[in-house]
Amino acid sequence: MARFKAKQPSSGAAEKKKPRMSNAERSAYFSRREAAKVLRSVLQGDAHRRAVASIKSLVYSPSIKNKKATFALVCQTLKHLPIIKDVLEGANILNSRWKRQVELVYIITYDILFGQEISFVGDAEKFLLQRKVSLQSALARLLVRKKMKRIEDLLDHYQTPDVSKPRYVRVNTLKLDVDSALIELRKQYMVEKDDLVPDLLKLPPKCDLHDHPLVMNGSVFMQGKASSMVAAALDPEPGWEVLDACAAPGNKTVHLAALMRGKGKVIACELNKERIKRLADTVRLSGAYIEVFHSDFLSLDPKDPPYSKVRAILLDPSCSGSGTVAERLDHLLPSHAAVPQVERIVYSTCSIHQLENEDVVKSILPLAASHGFRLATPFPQWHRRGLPVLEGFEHLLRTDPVEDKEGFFIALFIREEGSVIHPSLSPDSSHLSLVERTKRKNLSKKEARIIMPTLFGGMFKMFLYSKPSFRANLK
Ligand SMILES: C[S@@+](CC[C@H](N)C(=O)[O-])C[C@H]1O[C@@H](n2cnc3c(N)ncnc32)[C@H](O)[C@@H]1O
Repeated sequence: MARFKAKQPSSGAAEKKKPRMSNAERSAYFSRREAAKVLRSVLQGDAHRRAVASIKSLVYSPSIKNKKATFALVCQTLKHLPIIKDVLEGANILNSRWKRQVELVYIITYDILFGQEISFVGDAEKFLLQRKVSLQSALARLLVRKKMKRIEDLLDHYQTPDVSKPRYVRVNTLKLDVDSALIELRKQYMVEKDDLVPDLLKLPPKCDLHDHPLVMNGSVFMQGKASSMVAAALDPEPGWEVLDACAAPGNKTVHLAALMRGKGKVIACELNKERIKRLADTVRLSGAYIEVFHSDFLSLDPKDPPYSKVRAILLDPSCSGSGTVAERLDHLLPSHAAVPQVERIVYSTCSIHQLENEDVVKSILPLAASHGFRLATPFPQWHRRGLPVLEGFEHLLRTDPVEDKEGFFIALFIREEGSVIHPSLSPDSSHLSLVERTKRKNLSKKEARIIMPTLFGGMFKMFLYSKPSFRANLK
C-alpha cells in the first residue's frame, strides 16, 4: 500500500481527480507490475530451459508481495507469448514509451485477450484497453492467417514441437462411433485405441489434424489424454443431471454429454463473458444439448430448480489463474454438496503445484467427510498418484508434464447412499466453513465483511454479493 501512495501525484488537485483504487484494482495493478518484473528477468535469462525454476525462485523473492497471482500471470503470459508478440506486431500500436516497458505490455495484453477482465487501472492498462479492438482484430487476422479457429490450436501450433508427444483425439460418440472414427483416421494415420480412456485414440506425434474433416465437423475433438481423464473420472451415468461449474472452452463439458450418451442434462456454468462464446461454439460443434449459464458458480443456489437435481459436479477451475483456487472447493461443498442428490464431485486442475492440488483437497477433506463424501480412486490402474502430504493421497491422480507430456491433477469425491450427515444436524460446527459459521452466528453484514476477507479473500464477497446470472442464448 505504501508503494502505491508514493506513486500518487503530489498536487492536491490531481489527487482529488484520481479516484482511490479499490482493493481488487490495487491488487491487479501491483500483480501486473510484479509479474512484468519477473517476466523481464525470465526473458533475459535462459527462458525456455529453466523457465519454471527461474520463475519460482524469482516469485518467491521477498520483494514480490502477491506471489500466487504473480506466478500465475507470468506462467500464463509466457505460455501465450508467441501469440501476444504476433498480435502486438500485427496491431502495430506500440510507441517507444511502451516498447521500453514491453514486459508489462505483454502481461496486460495477456489479461485483455485471454485473462479475466478485471480492474484495468493504470496508464499502461488504459493505453492497451483503448486499443482492445485493434488487438482483437490482430488476433482474428492471425487465426485466419494460420488457418485456425481456436486459440488452443494456435497455442499448439506455436509450442516447440515435442517429437515424442503423441497426438490424441477423443471420439465424440454423440456423432460417430469409435470404430468408424478408427476406419476413417486410419486412411491417413497409424491410429490405436488408448489403453486407459474409453473413446480416446492415439496418433503419432506431429500429426496435424486441425483441418481434418472429422475435427471440423465435431466428430472428434483434439483433446489430450490427461484432459480426457477428467470427465471419465467423474463417470456420470446416462440420465443424470451434471453441473460443469467452470466450463469454457467446453472440452470436458461435451465429453460429459458424450459419456451420458446424450441422455440426462449437462449444465455448463462459465463466469467469463468472452469465454462463454467459445463454450457455445464447442457445444454447437458437439451436437450435444447443454444448458449454458453465464454465471459465477459460487452464486448458484443449489435449491433453484435447474440445479436441485444435480447428481455430479465437475469443478475444473482456472489453475494458477486467479490466486484464489484454494478456496473454491471449500465454497462449493457447503453450498452444493449439501444437496442430497450430489454423489460425485471431481476437482481437477492443469496445475502441478501442491498448493492448488493436494493442499486444496486436504483443506476441505473434513468438511467433505461431514457431508458424507470420501475420496475415491479414479483410474486405479494409473501409476502416478498424489503427493504423500495427506491421508488418502493414493486416491488422488496426477500426470507429469515431462513423463506424461501433460500436467494434470484429479481428485474424485463420492458419497454413498445413506452416508449423508446433514451439517445442520451436526452438533460440532468446527468443520464448517466460516461463511456457514457466520450465518449461524447471525453476524451483521458489516461484521461478516470484516471477518471474511481476512481468511478467504475476495471469494466470500463473491459468494455473498454475487451478480445475478443470465442464461446464455445459444439459439
Ligand atoms: C481451466 S478452465 C476450464 C476448462 C474446461 N473445463 C475445459 O476442459 O474446456 C477454467 C474456467 O473456469 C472459469 N471460471 C473461473 N472462475 C469461475 C467461477 N467462479 N464461476 C464460473 N466459471 C469460472 C474461467 O473463466 C475458465 O473459463
